[in-house]
Amino acid sequence: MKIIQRNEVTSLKRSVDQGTEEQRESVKKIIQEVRTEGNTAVKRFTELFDGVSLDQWQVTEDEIDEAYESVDGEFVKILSEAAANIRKFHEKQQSNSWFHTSEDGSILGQKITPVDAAGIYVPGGTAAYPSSVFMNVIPAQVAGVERIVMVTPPGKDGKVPAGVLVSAKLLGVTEIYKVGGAQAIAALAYGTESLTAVDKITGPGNVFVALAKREVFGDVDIDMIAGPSEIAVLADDTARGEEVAADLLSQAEHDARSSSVLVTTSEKLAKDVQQAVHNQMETLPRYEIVKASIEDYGAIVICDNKKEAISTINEIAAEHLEIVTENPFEDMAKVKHAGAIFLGPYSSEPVGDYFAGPNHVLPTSGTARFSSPLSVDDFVKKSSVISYSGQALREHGDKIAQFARLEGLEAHARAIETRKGRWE
Ligand SMILES: NC(=O)c1ccc[n+]([C@@H]2O[C@H](COP(=O)([O-])OP(=O)(O)OC[C@H]3O[C@@H](n4cnc5c(N)ncnc54)[C@H](O)[C@@H]3O)[C@@H](O)[C@H]2O)c1
Ligand SMILES: N[C@H](CO)Cc1c[nH]c[nH+]1
Ligand SMILES: [Zn+2]
Repeated sequence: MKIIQRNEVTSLKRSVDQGTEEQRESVKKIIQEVRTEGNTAVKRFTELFDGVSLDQWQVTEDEIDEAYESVDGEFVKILSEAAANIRKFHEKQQSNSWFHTSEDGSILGQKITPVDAAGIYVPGGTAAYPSSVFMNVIPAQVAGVERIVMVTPPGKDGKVPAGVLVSAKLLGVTEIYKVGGAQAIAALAYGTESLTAVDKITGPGNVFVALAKREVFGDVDIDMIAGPSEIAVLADDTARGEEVAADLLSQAEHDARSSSVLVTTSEKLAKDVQQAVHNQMETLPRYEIVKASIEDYGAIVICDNKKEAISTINEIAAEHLEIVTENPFEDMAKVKHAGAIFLGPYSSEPVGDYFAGPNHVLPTSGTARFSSPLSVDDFVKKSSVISYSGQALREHGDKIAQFARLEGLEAHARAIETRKGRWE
């Protein structure tokens, strides 16, 4: 893991992945073909990209039950406890419709309504993500979404990993399709003979999933374009090198393009972490991914003082930020940009990935500068409510008509004035 200077940090910054020209063209073609051919195209692309031929791509009740029977009872208990924590956290995010009555009897307000149908993408590929089922489905349920559809790529055996199906069963999700990549996003956005289109698509995925979400945005809503996982650790002499290294590696193992950065004022910690990262990664099962990630996107930044370190952290605007310093809360107050902030020596990043409660679908690639974690808000929309009283129109009608004429919109003015008889 390379040690770099403060002025080299710019080289670590990444913009949202736009894919290659070839990938963008391929995604457009997949979407177009799923739109026009429906199930036939879904089947063809699943054969091509996932190497499996499926006649029935909706998961059956028997498959869900079989998955449930196959997993250890202890695992189900852990999943249930994690789900309860995640639900409790997201329930705190609920917002209510509100209405305000003025003295003239007018009522103004905001009505909150869940989307009718949400499509949840659960990544497959190189790992199984039961935790992503929870992180996407639970906020949708808390928001009150009536129809929740899950899509996830099939494995080479044509099956969905048992943990993913068990998580879905624990939450009561029954509409699940074995389809991944851009074809899954197209099916959710435009529907096929067997899958009715949804209104909102959420969930992380690889570059094909990300490009497809960008492409269908506007016809449906999406949550965000989530890039490869990232972690930044702000640490001082009070941190233990072994622990910081382990946390950096936890995100490096997601993807060869994941990034892991330590920002510190301590040269000793920098050297300890550098050594520990190299020792620990040798024994990791996903060694090849971790090695590529650490070599290409891993770095230790040594800063002269705390102020410089925090400004570096703000510049990186990481998906996950750990603060392992003498006064983590004090330092957090100065942090402006981070998707999720983990404070103190016991808040190791995986605590948030699986169990604590906050969402693990977070802004990446510096987008924490302007966006937020996936939440209940993503599954609701707001309608403005206006109930004007006669008294209010009497008082303000002329001003509204004048405003309309100022814009040259006579029909607007007359719509107001046609009620003049009522207010005179
Ligand atoms: N941010 C988060 O919360 C979070 C959580 C879990 C995973 N992730 C990320 O999600 C990503 C998962 O990626 P993945 O690839 O393992 O699984 P994935 O499910 O995103 O992608 C697999 C699909 O990609 C499609 N595909 C593969 N090669 C293709 C090609 N050449 N052309 C067109 N389509 C192709 C296939 O149809 C396959 O079904 C990782 O980057 C991981 O870090 C993020
Ligand atoms: N760290 C990932 C988000 O960047 C989420 C995840 C799922 N499973 C394990 N980790
Ligand atoms: Zn993770």
